[in-house]
Amino acid sequence: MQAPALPEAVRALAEADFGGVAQRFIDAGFAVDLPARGILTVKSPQAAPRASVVLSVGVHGDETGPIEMVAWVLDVLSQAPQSLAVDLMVCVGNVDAIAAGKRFIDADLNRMFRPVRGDLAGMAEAARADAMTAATEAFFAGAGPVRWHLDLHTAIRPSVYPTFAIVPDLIADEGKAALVKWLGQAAIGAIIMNPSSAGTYSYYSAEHHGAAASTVELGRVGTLGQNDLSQFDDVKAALEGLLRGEAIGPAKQEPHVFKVAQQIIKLSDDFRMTFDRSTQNFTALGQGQVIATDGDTVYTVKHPEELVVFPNPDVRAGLRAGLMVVRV
Ligand SMILES: O=C(O)CCC(=O)N[C@@H](CCC(=O)O)C(=O)O
Ligand SMILES: [Zn+2]
Repeated sequence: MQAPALPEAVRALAEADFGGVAQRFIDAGFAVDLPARGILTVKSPQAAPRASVVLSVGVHGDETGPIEMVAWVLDVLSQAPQSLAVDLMVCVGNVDAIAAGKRFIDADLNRMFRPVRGDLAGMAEAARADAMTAATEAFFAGAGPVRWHLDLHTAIRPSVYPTFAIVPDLIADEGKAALVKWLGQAAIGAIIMNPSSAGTYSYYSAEHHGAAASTVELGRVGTLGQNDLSQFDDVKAALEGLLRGEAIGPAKQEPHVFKVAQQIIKLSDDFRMTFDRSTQNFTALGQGQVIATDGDTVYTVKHPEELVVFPNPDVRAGLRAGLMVVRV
């Protein structure tokens, strides 16, 4: 049976085609640029400083729900272009992986936003990370102090909290407070404060551009055009409010707050995790329980309770195979 045709706005964004949207902002007098494939910037011609917002989707090619959501948000916004109250950069991350319906082509793009890439350096995604980094740097150069980056993803596994955010812990207090408030307005179920980079895009924006940045997980991977976006109505509304310059509203629900207790790094191909593939994100483990073994290295739970997030033994050696978090 043939798959149903994708709505035009979704097809266009998934294929990094900004044609109609860009033209509507140009017609309304905005400064529009396409600094690299899949990247659109829309800035006000006025000199008065506005907030600068980066919205990224599809950094992993099979994480399609956020592509659909942002396609609709952009479509509606571009029909009333004057309602855009921020300078905006939209980035469709791994365009080739989206077309292939895969997480990545050669290697995980969301581990390449760091200067030392080791054996990831020669991969297809390294050039893409360079292009995204250059565009992000140019976008934030000369921007005012209010800087945001929301990198929208979906999780591989089911999760106790179907929506959750990973927030770099180095964000300055004011930006962090605004971001956490926005995550509450968006009804995000949990926030993980993360003190160290795994080479992710959001951590890069926080660390190098002072952005209030976060990876935001919205449900699970799915087929483009077949995601149930109604689960994320609050996120969509909060996103629209942010782009229209509205004050951040009250929390729809207060997110549970966690912090990273330990990163589980896969050291070699001998790495074995003690969970099966049905383990949900935020499953609790007790002190002393073995998380994983890797040759002579044994990862165990150090606190009375730690919860496992993103367990994935299939990553390349040298990369993060999971996070252990504790309640704050
Ligand atoms: O479900 C999974 O195992 C992965 C989902 C995902 O892509 N998560 C991001 C989180 C990035 C961060 O830590 O800020 C990733 O692993 O790249
Ligand atoms: Zn992802």
